[in-house]
Amino acid sequence: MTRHYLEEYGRHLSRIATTLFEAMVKNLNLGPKQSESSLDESTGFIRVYRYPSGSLADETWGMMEHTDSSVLSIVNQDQVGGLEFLKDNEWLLVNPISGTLVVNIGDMLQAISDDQYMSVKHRVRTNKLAERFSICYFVFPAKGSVICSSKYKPFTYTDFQQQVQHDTKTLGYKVGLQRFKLNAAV
Ligand SMILES: O=C(O)CCC(=O)C(=O)O
Ligand SMILES: [Fe+2]
Repeated sequence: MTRHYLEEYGRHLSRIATTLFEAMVKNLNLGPKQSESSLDESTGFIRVYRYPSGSLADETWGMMEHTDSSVLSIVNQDQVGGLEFLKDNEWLLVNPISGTLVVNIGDMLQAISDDQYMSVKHRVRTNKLAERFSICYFVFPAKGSVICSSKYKPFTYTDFQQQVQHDTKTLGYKVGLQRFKLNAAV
């Protein structure tokens, strides 16, 4: 039963993500090489989260601050709330609005767009009284497709992911796009 719903959910979210992506790319006037990189619906995955409530909520984050590595991420959160994003060094709450999806720009879209769209830092605060559920959809570039831009060295999503895994293992955190910046100091 659940599988059936998740499959259908995935189909709808793929359609929404592709429509949004195409509209955003069209708006950017990218060169032919850049517009070759695209999202691949077959990479889309869905995560269902349950963030427990309780006293621990005082001390722990449901999810620590991060940017998503995806092209786009689409969050369907319940009414409990707790998703926050960083804007001008200030953490702002994404107010839950029933029937509304939250769209996050991921690192891949930031690179594809030459930093015109920035991947947003976000985190999840747990709630002391209520558990929170969210269903998150993430979509990535086609396997092997090279992301070319004027700000970053050409790289594939696999290169990116390997670098993230390496940094997480050796440094304990994700460095992210900075690693691929042209003339980067890192
Ligand atoms: O649960 C949420 O609202 C966000 C989860 C998230 O940021 C992620 O999985 O990358
Ligand atoms: Fe995220």
